[in-house]
Amino acid sequence: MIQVEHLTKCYGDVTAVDDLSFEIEGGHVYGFLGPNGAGKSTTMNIMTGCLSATKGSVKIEGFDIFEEPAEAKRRIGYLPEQPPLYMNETPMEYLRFVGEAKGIKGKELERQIGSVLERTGLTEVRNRRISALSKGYKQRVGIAQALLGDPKVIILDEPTVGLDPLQIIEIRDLIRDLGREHTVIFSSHILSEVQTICEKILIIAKGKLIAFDEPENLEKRLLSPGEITLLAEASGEETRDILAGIEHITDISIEEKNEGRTAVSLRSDCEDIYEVSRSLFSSFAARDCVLLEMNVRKADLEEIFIELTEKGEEETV
Ligand SMILES: Nc1ncnc2c1ncn2[C@@H]1O[C@H](COP(=O)(O)OP(=O)(O)OP(=O)(O)O)[C@@H](O)[C@H]1O
Repeated sequence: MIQVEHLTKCYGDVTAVDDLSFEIEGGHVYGFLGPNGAGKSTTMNIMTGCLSATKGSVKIEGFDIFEEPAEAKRRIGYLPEQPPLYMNETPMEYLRFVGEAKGIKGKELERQIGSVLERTGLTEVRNRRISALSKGYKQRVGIAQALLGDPKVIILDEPTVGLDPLQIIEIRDLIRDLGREHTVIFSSHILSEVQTICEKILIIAKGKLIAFDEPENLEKRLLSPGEITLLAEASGEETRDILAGIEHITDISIEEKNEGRTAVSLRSDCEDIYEVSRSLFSSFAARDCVLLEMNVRKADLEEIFIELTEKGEEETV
């Protein structure tokens, strides 16, 4: 549905987007994640035809955004980071203006306006001035205009920035709803946000794509090597002896404690970290040594994000 190939954008000496390539299939919600300044807005502005590229191409359903902009743009609804809302207008007036600019006319325009007002929960406030609406409702107006023309792809740049927690939940629910009928790509620098809504996550840092996967797979990436810490009722020597018989463990650190206890911290490169914890339990039990504590630490997505983006940044230095 969307093909981005070798996309590069330089602002003078700054390479904001650096040889970025990825492909997006239809019918999912994609999260576009990256720290501040990673190049998210630049990429989105290019994908939506609002900005030129230094190199590379973007195709929307086969239409090149630079060579056939009208066809490509017809298939995209875009909410930029700062949507150009006309504060003195009502949502109704504003949507009519945007709809006409998109070439929708007459009864069809009225039908579509009614439909997008309904879908974005704006029907009741449709005749109020936009300036009098809350930030969350203003954002809905921005999303409503993106929906006009019924584009297959909806691109939203940081749609929850500046909203209060309740408004954030409402906008996330709306994004999830939109994902049923459209392909939605939305950017964020908040990992938990994309984690809860997206089927797939693209992570960029310093303009480079550093990960593109399902949230669960990204999590799995850092499950190995996993880390296990334990406290056993066993001497240091006994502990060493027991650990020597267990496979897939590395980086063992052993510390003898009071009362004949030993603390261990180890890592494992085993794909299933629980296989190792099972062996530990049974091996200590077989030697009549009680395991007082055992903690299996798996990385969460937050850590993956930090690790990947830091690594990505190091690599580009
Ligand atoms: N018009 C511009 N002129 C010069 N440099 C720019 C311009 N726009 C963006 N940049 C630079 O390009 C890089 C990428 O910026 P971009 O806004 O695309 O990142 P972002 O991931 O959207 O960040 P944020 O989350 O802070 O909006 C940054 O280093 C930024 O300073």
